[in-house]
Amino acid sequence: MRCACRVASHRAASPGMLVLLSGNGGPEAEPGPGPGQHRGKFPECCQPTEWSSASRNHRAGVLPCCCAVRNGALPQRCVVLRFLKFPPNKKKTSEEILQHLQNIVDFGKNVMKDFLGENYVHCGEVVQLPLEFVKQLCLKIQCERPESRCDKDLDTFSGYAMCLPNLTRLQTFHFAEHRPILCVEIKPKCGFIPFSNDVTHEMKHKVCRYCMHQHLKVATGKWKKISKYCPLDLYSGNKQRMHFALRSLLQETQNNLRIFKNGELIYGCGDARSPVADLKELAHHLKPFFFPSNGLASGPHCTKAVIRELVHVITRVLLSSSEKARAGALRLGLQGPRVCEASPFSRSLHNQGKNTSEHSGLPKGCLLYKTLQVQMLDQLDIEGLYPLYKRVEQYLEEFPEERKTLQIDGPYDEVFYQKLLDLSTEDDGTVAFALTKVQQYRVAMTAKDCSIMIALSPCLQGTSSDQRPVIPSSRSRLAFSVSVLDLDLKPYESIPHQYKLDSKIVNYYSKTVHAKDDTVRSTRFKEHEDCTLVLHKV
Ligand SMILES: O=P(O)(O)O[C@@H]1[C@@H](OP(=O)(O)O)[C@H](OP(=O)(O)O)[C@H](O)[C@H](OP(=O)(O)O)[C@H]1OP(=O)(O)O
Ligand SMILES: Nc1ncnc2c1ncn2[C@@H]1O[C@H](COP(=O)(O)OP(=O)(O)OP(=O)(O)O)[C@@H](O)[C@H]1O
Repeated sequence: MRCACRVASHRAASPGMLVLLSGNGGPEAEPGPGPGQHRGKFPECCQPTEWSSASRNHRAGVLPCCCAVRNGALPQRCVVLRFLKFPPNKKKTSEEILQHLQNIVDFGKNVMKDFLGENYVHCGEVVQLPLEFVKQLCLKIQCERPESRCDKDLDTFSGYAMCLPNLTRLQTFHFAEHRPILCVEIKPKCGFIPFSNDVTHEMKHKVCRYCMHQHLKVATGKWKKISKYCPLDLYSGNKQRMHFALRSLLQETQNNLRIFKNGELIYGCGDARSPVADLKELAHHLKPFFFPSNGLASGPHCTKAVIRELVHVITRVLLSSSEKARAGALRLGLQGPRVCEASPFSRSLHNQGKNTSEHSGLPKGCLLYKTLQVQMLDQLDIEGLYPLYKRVEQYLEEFPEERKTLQIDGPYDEVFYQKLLDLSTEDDGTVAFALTKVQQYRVAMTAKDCSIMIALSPCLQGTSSDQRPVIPSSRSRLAFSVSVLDLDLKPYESIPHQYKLDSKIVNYYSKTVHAKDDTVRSTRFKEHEDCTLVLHKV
């Protein structure tokens, strides 16, 4: 339990977001005036009473609402509101909140759009809401917020929020559609093993952070079971490994997989730990999308076939590149091992004496490739980064007024972006070098914690004119869109927490799991010795 408390105290130190989803439609945010101040006004017709909450369908901290407001004669448009959340003792002024939200939008526009691609990133805009509306909305949803997330209060004072498209919908089409829509949300986490020479724990060169962290998470009660999912399998580009990774996510979703149908959560964890359905129920939901007999067939074979189809479709979508997708601004070669020793898939191949390093590689235009590139901006690992963070800290202690010039809290503009492109790892002892590495690390950490939304919808018969990507499935062609969410730059202040957590994860894994493995190995060895002795005697 100790770790959970510490994580909670770290989390309490940084602001979070509270997300309100509009299910069937919502108000259009009018773009506001002025450069850098993309503020829209929320339409007055939008009444809080018209937002009906369905938070049981969402994970902790996410409170979806359905707003039935229509915007004049325009077709409905799905929007999502994100509000800042703060620990009760860390209230901010309206100006600070506006600035914070604007920074999030700017970071998306000036950094992440370039790194990940125009099509995948939806930055949204800052909107101003009537205070009465926000207060009533907050009252309405408060009782449905999961207890575990109530350490922070929703900002009801500033009236500012972020307005984003509802990414559980197809992003290739602007208005709400009436075809069924399936959306798979994946939080893939870090897809590479650190290659930095600053890494002191040998284990970190063999086992990925996600797989090691699983053991600590189960020990501290965050999750009940160790997942077989390994991010390196998903990021491998090898279809077999990707299928295994996706099947593992379906078996043990934790906070890494959620499935929505028409914007409503049908699979994955609704709150901290309880899944909303089992695989059989999921297959039932999926049949109209994937199974030819449209709900007539049943039984375990049907469940397996439908799930297999889902896994294949998601793999194809993840490997697809949008037409406009370029390779991205970063060119970081994948270094270090391509296989994590803890992945059950790799272990089983290894035990069968097969080559575990088979690696098809990801196509350069696909979102997984680009996300991995951004994650690899963490070139030094937290162990190499921490001393550089301390260098910046020391400088700031001496010259606190320099915090602004160093752009620690923004603005995340072109200058900030350009500095991120300096990939040299030659430390010249300057604060400038340390700062670049610190900022790159924060961006990398953001990419390690973001989620991918894949929306799928059956194409209408004979609608080949649709200007959108499609993927064939057993039942019909599926139009799809891929987006990234939760691209808020990780705070500078979280670096000491990262440093401590890293060592805690590795130490726990080394002491418990690896020690157990050693015991198993040495028992096997002893058995082998015993056997030899017996043979000797004979
Ligand atoms: O450190 P990690 O890898 O556990 O990631 C945290 C996530 O836990 P996870 O491992 O995905 O279960 C954690 O996820 P949950 O909120 O526990 O679902 C948060 O995303 C956290 O970010 P922040 O501090 O809220 O900005 C994440 O913290 P950051 O390290 O990204 O700041
Ligand atoms: N634009 C969007 N469209 C649809 N769903 C969204 C959107 N933004 C967020 N969500 C849903 O809300 C969830 C949480 O959003 P997000 O990760 O941005 O919040 P957070 O800042 O991490 O909040 P928390 O403090 O709860 O961790 C996502 O996992 C996703 O299911």
